[in-house]
Amino acid sequence: MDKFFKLKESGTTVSREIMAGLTTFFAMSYILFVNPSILSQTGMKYQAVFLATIISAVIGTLIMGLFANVPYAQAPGMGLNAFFTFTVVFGLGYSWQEALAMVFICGMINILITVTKIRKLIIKAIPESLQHAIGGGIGVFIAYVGIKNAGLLKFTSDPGTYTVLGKGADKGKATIEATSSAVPGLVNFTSPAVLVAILGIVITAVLVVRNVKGAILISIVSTTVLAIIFGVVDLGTIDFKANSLGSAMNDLGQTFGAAFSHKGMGALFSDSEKIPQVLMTILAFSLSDTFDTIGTFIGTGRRSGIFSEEDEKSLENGSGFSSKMDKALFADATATSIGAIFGTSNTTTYVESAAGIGAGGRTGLTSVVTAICFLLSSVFLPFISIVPSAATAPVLIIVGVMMLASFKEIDWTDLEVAIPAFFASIFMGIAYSISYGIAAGFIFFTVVKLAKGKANEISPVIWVVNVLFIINFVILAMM
Ligand SMILES: Nc1nc2[nH]cnc2c(=O)[nH]1
Repeated sequence: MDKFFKLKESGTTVSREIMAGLTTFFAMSYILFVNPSILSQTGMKYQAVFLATIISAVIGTLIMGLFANVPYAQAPGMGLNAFFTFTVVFGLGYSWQEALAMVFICGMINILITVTKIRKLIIKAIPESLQHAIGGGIGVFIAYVGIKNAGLLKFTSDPGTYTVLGKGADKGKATIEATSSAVPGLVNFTSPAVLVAILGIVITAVLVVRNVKGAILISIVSTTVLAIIFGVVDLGTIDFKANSLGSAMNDLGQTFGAAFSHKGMGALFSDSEKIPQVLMTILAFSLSDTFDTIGTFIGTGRRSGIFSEEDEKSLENGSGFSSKMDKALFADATATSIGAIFGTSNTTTYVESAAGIGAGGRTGLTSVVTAICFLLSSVFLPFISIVPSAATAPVLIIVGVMMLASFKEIDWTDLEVAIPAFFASIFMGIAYSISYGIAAGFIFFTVVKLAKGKANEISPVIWVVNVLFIINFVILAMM
């Protein structure tokens, strides 16, 4: 084991890796419930998406651990599952089978741009200050996810400034998209779940400040115990029958391979008038997926030393899979198409992996542990559902804070640096999108360089990415 995962060389131990793997799993286990509830609104069966989510997470995370030997976990991403449901299916009117076919193609494009080194080229073209900004920005993003999951925020929307998306408005179950006048605010601390989350933040902060070994996992477990004591989690409602594996397997027949059916790939390219829009939608999927992954690796890998300087050099100069980053990018690229075959939107490297990395995870053994947990969750789902978001949200907030350290590398007094850095970091969190944060960072990098008469500092790759993102924004606005 030590030899295979290079534990000693990476300065870690089996027990630390196991703790880290469990931590990452608990930090991202919410996706097991949230992904099916979002995608099933399109007509896909809940249990089918549930199994597809587990299968794609297990396969993607195992490839990451066994092939790339890095402590990252994969699962269907939260940004693109919403894009799949609310934009592609509800907004543009594609069937979920067609949307799955687009996700499959996006996965193949991911593999293509990875093996042809285009993704490496993009990473190399990102200026250093923007790389640090993206790193800190991922911290803002993950802390914001934590703050939202902890229930600390409410959003108030004025009458008439929202759109009802999806079905179930009559049952009060529709998704509401509020426009810019939705104002965020702090909730009143009346809900027991919020109070437990706040206690969880205090526990996590105390444990990490005191350098307690296993702080993050201890925090999740102790906050879960508090949640049970405060009645946030009701052990009496654990339903062992409702989540049986047998019925889920049956339902998987609905989504497995649907991307290639006549309702999927067949329908997608049957109408030649629709093809430009289909291609643009695939581009939107691909841009988001690619930059999300790049941001996650840069943001979490640099500071923790998972991708060392040597590794980066070999990424720049080596060929084939000579560096860890090469292998990790490939592992990420393969998972999306696999997920689409089983029935889920884009599978991506999770920013929550930072929680396990924060707990000391340094090698692929962490990922293997996370993958095993995902596998077991198909049987033990009722037990996993005991851990409430009030117990995992504090971890995301504190890990986000840890990641802000990258900001110290940025010269915030120099506006030429600070303006693009702001968009690639703070704006990334506020817009709740890693890839659009990076897009805005690139665009404003170009604006300030042009304004300073330094067009020669803008690489051709940045120009191409700018143009693709602008086309993407314009087309999405017109759709
Ligand atoms: N990187 C990343 N992490 C996530 N965690 C939850 N959703 C996402 C996502 O879309 N991207």
